[in-house]
Amino acid sequence: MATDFTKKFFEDNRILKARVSYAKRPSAEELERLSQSLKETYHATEVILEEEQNEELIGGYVLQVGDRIFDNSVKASFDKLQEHFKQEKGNGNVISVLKSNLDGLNGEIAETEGGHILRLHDGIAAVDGMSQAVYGEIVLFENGTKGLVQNIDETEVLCIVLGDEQELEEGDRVIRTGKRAGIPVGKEILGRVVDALGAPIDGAGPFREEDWYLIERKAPGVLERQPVNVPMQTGILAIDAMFPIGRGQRELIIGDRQTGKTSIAIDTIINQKDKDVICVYVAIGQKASTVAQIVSNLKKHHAMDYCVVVSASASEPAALQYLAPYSGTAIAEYFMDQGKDVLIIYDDLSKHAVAYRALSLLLERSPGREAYPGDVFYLHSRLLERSSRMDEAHGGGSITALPIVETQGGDVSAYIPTNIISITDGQIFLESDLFFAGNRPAVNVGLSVSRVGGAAQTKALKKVSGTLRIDLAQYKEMESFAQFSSELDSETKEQLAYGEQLMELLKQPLYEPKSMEKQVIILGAATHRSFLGIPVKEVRAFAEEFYQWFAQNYAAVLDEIRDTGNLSDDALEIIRNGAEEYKKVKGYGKQ
Ligand SMILES: Nc1ncnc2c1ncn2[C@@H]1O[C@H](COP(=O)(O)OP(=O)(O)OP(=O)(O)O)[C@@H](O)[C@H]1O
Repeated sequence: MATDFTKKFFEDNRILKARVSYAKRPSAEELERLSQSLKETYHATEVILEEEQNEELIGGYVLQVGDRIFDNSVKASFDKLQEHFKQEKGNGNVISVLKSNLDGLNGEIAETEGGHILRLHDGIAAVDGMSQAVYGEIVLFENGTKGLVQNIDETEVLCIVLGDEQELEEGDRVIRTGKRAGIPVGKEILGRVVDALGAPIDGAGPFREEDWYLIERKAPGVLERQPVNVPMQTGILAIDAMFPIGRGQRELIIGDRQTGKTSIAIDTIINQKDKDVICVYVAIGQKASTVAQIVSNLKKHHAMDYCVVVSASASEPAALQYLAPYSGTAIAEYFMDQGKDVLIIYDDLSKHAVAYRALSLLLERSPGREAYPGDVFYLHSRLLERSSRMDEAHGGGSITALPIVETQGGDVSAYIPTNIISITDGQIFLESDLFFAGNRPAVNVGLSVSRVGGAAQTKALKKVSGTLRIDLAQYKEMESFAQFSSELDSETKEQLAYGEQLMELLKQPLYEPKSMEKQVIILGAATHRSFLGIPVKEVRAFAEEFYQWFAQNYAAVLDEIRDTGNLSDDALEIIRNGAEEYKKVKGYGKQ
């Protein structure tokens, strides 16, 4: 029965006018079938179909009667779309490229909305015909290159080209995939070097993909987390003793260029050997040769077995440098979801911010302070918020983040450093002056802090390092004061000698991480001033020999510290007496 609504579209003699729009003309039979069904639905004697070409309706058609649109045929199956490409391009290659790319996209195509490249410049493609596209969605260009949706305007969408822009042309077809950007993951990714999209770049062939992880994921909520109270030891005495880091913490490593930032991160990775911690090192905007050097060092210290390196080097497009830390975090999340503890290094986030700034300017977003876009804080907060320690109900895994930030002239109050300082749970500030004075690692004790790691420090280490920061602060103060005076009383002299020794003991060469029990033995003796009387230059070698001697003679104390993480008063007494005894053995008298 014809309704009132449809009646007005009839001519007097019950002729129905309808319109059919399509990109490719449906077959004559299909059109006949349509007319027939309309005739029956509207009790018409005749149906006149007006035909209209519309390029946006790839693979489907729209039927319109008056204001009424029957558009369910628009969502054509992907097979139809492939057919369309095939006919237009005249070969099947496009199909196979698309297929191989879509296989990796893990899931069905929800929409097949598509359009064309309107403009192409500096790795950005402006695309039309994608009114439903969402931020962060992957689009496919007809040669198989992927793109990432970034800006959505009324008439066009701006996408980052995740591949070689030279291979694309204006006018090329683009389709939506309905999928967010993700990377392949699997156990075999361990020991590999991959690019920001998860493709291996170490020449060792593909790895077996077991899962697909979105590179952007919402950070776990408070209720899914548990407190940070398990230590993540760096093996660096100055850090573990004074600025302990816990699993699930975010501790910033900050300093000028060439102050040993990367070295601290690499030493921490090397120290995770046999500790059942997976490490992910994300290199952003570094020279490819530097990354190769780091990988070779990790290999040399057998650390690559439990490490993944994600690299977006300086020569790669800004888009990939922008994505690399998120990809690295996705890899970390894959292992965390299996209940593992993961350490992730972002080296470094200053270069990440610069890459994002370049990208944002190309995307025509308005620049703000220092020409960074307004959402540069969100860029890093949404990244670092994903580091957490999950509770047992959620697997009990953790991600500990060590982001690195480079300062200019030691200025920690610049825009990006202050942003990241406010996001992280503390910072290790490395100072050029200390570095060049030979105090390496060049940790500035006054400006460094660890806000949550205290709860994670082992009781034994806490017991012996409690006064260390204050002792060093007093020494620093006294040192500057002592410069003006030649006559010093014996107490002041002792205080200065003690401080000098502490500074010396905190020096640590590269790739020589100290175990927790070793740190406890050395500090246990040092903070009791047991090493006084030993010339400053010799104190480090003496401490090393003393530890070896102590380990041989008092193995039970060492075992107790290692196994329980505790240090009894008796054990501390044994350490201190041991130091005095060993001093006598070596012929140093008490001062
Ligand atoms: N504890 C240390 N003992 C001796 N040398 C060190 C120590 N730490 C770092 N170095 C040396 O200092 C140099 C700079 O270190 P590194 O590359 O880690 O610094 P960075 O701050 O990361 O540099 P960049 O600004 O280039 O990223 C390296 O040659 C490294 O070997």
